[in-house]
Amino acid sequence: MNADSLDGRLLFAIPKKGRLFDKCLSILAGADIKFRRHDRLDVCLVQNHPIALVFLPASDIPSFVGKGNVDLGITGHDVILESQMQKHVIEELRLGFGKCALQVQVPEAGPIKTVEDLAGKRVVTSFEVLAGEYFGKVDERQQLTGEAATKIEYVGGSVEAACALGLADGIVDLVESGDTMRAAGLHAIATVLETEAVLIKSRIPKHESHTDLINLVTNRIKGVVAASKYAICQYNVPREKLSAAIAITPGRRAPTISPLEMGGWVGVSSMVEKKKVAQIMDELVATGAEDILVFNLDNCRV
Ligand SMILES: Nc1ncnc2c1ncn2[C@@H]1O[C@H](COP(=O)(O)OP(=O)(O)OP(=O)(O)O)[C@@H](O)[C@H]1O
Ligand SMILES: O=P(O)(O)OC[C@H]1O[C@H](OP(=O)(O)OP(=O)(O)O)[C@H](O)[C@@H]1O
Repeated sequence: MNADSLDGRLLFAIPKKGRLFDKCLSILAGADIKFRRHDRLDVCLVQNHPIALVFLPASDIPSFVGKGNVDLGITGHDVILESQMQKHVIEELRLGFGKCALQVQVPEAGPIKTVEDLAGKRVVTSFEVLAGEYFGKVDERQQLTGEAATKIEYVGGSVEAACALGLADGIVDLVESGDTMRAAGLHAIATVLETEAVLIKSRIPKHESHTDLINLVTNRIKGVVAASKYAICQYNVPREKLSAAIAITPGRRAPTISPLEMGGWVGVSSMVEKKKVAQIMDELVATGAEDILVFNLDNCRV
């Protein structure tokens, strides 16, 4: 592939590896963005749209998009702030995956119990900007300046080993399940930031003519994300219990209600949040609903 073959194409940056990679591939498949990636090639042409995918480290994507070299991208909210690109990119859509928290962690058995205890000591992190801003404020409150201020040191990976190696008194790192933190004998004493993957676009688009394509891709991805959050709940209920049942399943707009051949009963179909499905089914049964079915959505536009 040469540079000419990218001419006029919308450039869409995807994390090339790591925690966000697989989920991004599912999103692209759900949005019917078709491509074949050749081994070791980090740029590939989309077969059914004038788009090229650019596979980049997640941490580089905010600056590529922010500087307008790439039109759209998927990355973590955390890395946008860490690369100080929040003023240069528009966070168009939260994607509902890559959810974790950037937390201050210290040895569980050690004497440090609060961030104030840690202030003025050594903190190791891959997020030196965010950790620096956070401890800057702690230091200010504690009136620690110059030599007495907290020392933030950057490492590129295996941050959780820093305390055991004697390099740090505390760390700032991402926590999802907490398994990595606990395995290293650490516990969290404060949260710097909650994060998830986001779809971002440039504030300075390269080609105005890409606006329609950006909107098309964004709307398709919105549909895929909504489909992963919602399910369809269908049930039958005696007509006199209908208002109580509708209060449990109000739907996004309104439930669809159809009369049953069996007198006095209606069928109800409604969108429900997946994470609430079990509770909703319990409440429907208690209201007198029967034949409750829940279906996953493959895709939707809401
Ligand atoms: N445990 C996790 N759970 C959920 N999301 C995570 C987790 N770890 C990282 N992320 C998200 O994924 C983004 C990329 O992190 P990841 O560890 O996959 O980086 P990477 O591209 O493999 O880089 P490197 O390994 O070089 O640090 C993070 O900025 C964060 O938004
Ligand atoms: O709370 P947990 O579920 O254990 O997840 C947290 C870990 O996930 C991330 O690292 P990752 O495993 O992606 O590898 P990395 O250290 O190479 O970035 C992060 O840096 C933590 O180490």
